[in-house]
Amino acid sequence: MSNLLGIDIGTSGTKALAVSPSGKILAEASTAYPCEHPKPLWSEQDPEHWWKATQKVVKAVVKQAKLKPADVGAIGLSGQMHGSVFLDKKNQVIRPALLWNDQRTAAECDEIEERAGGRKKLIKMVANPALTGFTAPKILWLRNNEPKNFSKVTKVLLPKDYVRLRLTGEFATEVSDASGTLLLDVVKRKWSKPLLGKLDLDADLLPTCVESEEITGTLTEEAAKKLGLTTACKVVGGAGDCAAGAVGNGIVKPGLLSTSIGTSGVMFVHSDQPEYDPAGRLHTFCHAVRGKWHMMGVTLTAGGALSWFQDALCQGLGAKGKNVSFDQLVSEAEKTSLGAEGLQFLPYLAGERTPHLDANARGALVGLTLAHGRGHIVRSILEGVTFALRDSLAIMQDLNVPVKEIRGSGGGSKNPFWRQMQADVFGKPVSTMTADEGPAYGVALLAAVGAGEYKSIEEACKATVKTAEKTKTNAKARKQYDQLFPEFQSLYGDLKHRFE
Ligand SMILES: Nc1ncnc2c1ncn2[C@@H]1O[C@H](COP(=O)(O)OP(=O)(O)O)[C@@H](O)[C@H]1O
Ligand SMILES: O=C(CO)[C@@H](O)[C@H](O)COP(=O)(O)O
Repeated sequence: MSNLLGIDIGTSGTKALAVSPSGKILAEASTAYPCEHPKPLWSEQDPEHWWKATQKVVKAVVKQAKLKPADVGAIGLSGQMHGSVFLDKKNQVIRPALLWNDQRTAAECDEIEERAGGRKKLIKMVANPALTGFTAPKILWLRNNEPKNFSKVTKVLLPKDYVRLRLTGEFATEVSDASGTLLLDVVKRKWSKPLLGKLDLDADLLPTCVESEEITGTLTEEAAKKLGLTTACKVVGGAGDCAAGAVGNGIVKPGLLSTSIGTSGVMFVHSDQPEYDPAGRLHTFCHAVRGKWHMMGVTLTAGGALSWFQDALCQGLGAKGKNVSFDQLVSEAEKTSLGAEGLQFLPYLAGERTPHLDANARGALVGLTLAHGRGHIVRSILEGVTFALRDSLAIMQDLNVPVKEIRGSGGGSKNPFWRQMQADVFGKPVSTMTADEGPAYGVALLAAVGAGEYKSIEEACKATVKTAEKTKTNAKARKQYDQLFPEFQSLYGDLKHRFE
């Protein structure tokens, strides 16, 4: 019986969990790092931050849980999806990684569709349209804009897979994260040679692609020494943070939907077969469950909008010169009335994927009066973000995707007021699960399956994922939000010409 570690390389920081074979959380630790925006629409991070953070949080959880080096049998890796780590032949990072919310690649998305022979043919090859956040357009951007850097590239890795390289010395990824590169044949669960050919990209640029619970290697001597573990410790494929969070929330069968409010916001449903939104607004990706898929809608700036407000406008205004805390901001919002007295917020601060697929979309605060204070603004942010997630739910409902239960996760679901708002806006109860660090917990479960503790991911979830709390819908609030939702939906159309 071996203990497991789950590590999530998030956008705002890295989190680790130490988990017992029966799924009990023994210790947790996290550490933050910055995200750079050197130009409007750009979003970058130095991969070294992720590796340093990984070492720090792993050492912290091993110490907290009082584990001996040999007590940790396997590690699962999760991370922000789509980011591009460009490596040279000595495995050195060539330039900061372009992240999932970077919007510089509109021209390359057009180039991909053209080279693929049109959007329909592209979707046939990789199940998704070209979106600015995905990895393939980032590779083309480097080739078009930084040819000197591009000439040095020998491998392109996703964020968690760069950490895997530092842990194991292996170049590997797995199907859920690989789906978000736009280079995976999502139906066949292997790299799309036809698309790589059309884009004139060498298949050797990409790592080996496995299923999520497969073992990709063991710790190198150097990594084992740095982390205080042994070289027998296995590292499994893991999953992109969305699929990992879904596993952590037990979203491994039809009818279950998870809503996650982290920096981004995600509505995620399991599917037994690859299912498509003909308009391409939802992504169709491989699930971390072998032979299964999922659809998801993504709001690029969800919790990120509240975080932006806190950083940009509440800096140093809290106790002892700190920023005002999220809890304080939300408690001010709670004192205002539903609808924020006519104040509306569009959360498209970094462009938007679902439903608009528009890198030019922008944030907006509409309807300000002298009567509005900070609480109203925060309330309009929370309502705008929750409506943006309802847009994804509405598409799923239009496509007749069964939604029997909604499970909430991410930083935004920690707050009871925001959870209640979700239950009211979605018109369905929202449950939270016992492990509140979704993605890290999900990949710890994948590690448990890889280490042989459970026969399948479904079995691991059944044994370990339990409901902590269920927030019921308030009928009166639901009715009021139902009336406001069409107004939110029309706001983007009203302002679109200004964004362009
Ligand atoms: N106590 C809280 N109340 C309301 N929102 C919160 C709270 N704590 C965190 N959040 C929201 O959650 C976001 C961070 O979520 P998290 O899942 O940790 O992010 P990520 O995985 O993207 O790094 C913050 O940007 C904030 O909007
Ligand atoms: O782009 C996506 C999914 O397609 C994002 O969900 C990223 O994977 C980042 O996640 P967080 O840091 O917000 O958890």
